[in-house]
Amino acid sequence: MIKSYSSLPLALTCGDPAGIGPEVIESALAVDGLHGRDCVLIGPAHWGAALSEKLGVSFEAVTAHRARDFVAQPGVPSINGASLALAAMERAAAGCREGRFRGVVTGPVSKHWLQLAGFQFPGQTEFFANAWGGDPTMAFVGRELRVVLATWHIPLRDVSQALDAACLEQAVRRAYALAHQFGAREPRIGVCGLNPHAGEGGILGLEELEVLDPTLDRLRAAMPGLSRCLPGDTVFHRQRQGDFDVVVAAYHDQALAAVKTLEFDAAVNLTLGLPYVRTSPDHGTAFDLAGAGTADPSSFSAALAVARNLTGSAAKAS
Ligand SMILES: NC(=O)c1ccc[n+]([C@@H]2O[C@H](COP(=O)([O-])OP(=O)(O)OC[C@H]3O[C@@H](n4cnc5c(N)ncnc54)[C@H](O)[C@@H]3O)[C@@H](O)[C@H]2O)c1
Ligand SMILES: N[C@H](C(=O)O)[C@H](O)COP(=O)(O)O
Repeated sequence: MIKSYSSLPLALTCGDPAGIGPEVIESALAVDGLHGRDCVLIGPAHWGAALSEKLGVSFEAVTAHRARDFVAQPGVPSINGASLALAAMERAAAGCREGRFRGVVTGPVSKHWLQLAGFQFPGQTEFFANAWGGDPTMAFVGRELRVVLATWHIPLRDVSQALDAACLEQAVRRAYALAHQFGAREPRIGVCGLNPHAGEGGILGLEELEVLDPTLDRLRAAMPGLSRCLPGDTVFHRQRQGDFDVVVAAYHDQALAAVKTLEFDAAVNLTLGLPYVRTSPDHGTAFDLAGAGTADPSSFSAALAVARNLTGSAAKAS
C-alpha cells in the first residue's frame, strides 16, 4: 500500500549541537500533545537515543563528517559540531526527496561555523532550495505578524539593486498566496518602502517612485488589497491593528527587528517556494545560553505547529 503524504513523519534536525537546538527540541516535545510521535529526530546519537527512550519519538543518528565519535559541548561551537548539523540537514533533505519525510523543522545553526565546515550557502533557506529545487522566499509567521521578505541574506548595500520589479513581484505574489493559505479571502498586503518614510515623495530616496510603486500599481489590478509603498517604521504597528494580512518587507532587518522584538517567542521562519515545507524557530543558536536549561522552546513549538498545519497532521494527540 502506498503511504499517504500526511502519514509520513516530519524530520526535526538538531541544529548546531553546541547551541540551544537540542534542548529546545527536547523541551518542546516534552509538552507536545503528540510527544513528537509524528516526527523523526535527526542528530547526535546520545541526544536522540535518550529522547527516543523518554518520549517514544523515532530517531536517526548522524555524525560529524570527519569525526564519527565527536560529542559537542553546550556553548562551545566547533567545526565538527557544524559538520554534524550539516549532516542532519543533508539527511532531512534527502529523506524528503526519497519520500520518507513530509517536511522539515530545522534547529538553529550558525552560519559562521557552517561556513568554516565548508558550507556553501548563506543559510538553511538556500541550502534546502539547492537540495530540493525551487526558488525560495523567506517568510515569518507569528501571532499577529506575518511578513514576506523581498530580499534577505544579502549585504545592506546591495539591497537597492536587488530590489527590482521582478523581486518585488515575487514577494508580493507569495505574500498574497500566504494570506490565502492563512484564510484571508481578499488579502490585504502592506508593502514597506525601502527608504525612510517610503522616500517621502523622492526627498529621501527614489526607489519607491522609480521602481517599487510602478510595480505595485501594475499588480494592483489583480490584487486590489495591495498597498502602495508604506513607511517601514509603522507598517507593523498597522498590521497589529488589523490593517494587513501580510506585510512585504524590503530587507532582512526591516522585517526581523519588528518580528523578533514583538514575537520572539511565537514567530516561525517559513521558507516559501520549495516543494516541501520547511520551518524553523526565529531564534539562533544562542551559544551563550546553551546547557543552562533556560532556553525558551516556544518558537520551536510554533515551528512544529506551523509545519504540521501546512502538511496535515499524521497522528492523533494523546
Ligand atoms: N533558525 C536558524 O537557523 C537561525 C536563526 C537566527 C540566527 N541564526 C544563527 O544563530 C547564530 C547566533 O545569532 P544571534 O546571536 O544573532 O541570535 P540568537 O537568536 O542566537 O541570540 C540572540 C539573543 O537571544 C537569546 N535567545 C535566543 N534564543 C533564545 C531562546 N529560545 N530563549 C531565550 N533566549 C534566547 C540569546 O541568548 C541572545 O541573547 C548566528 O550564527 C545566526 O546566523 C540561526
Ligand atoms: N535570517 C533568519 C533569522 O534571522 O531568523 C535566520 O538567519 C535563519 O536563516 P536560515 O533559515 O536561512 O538559516
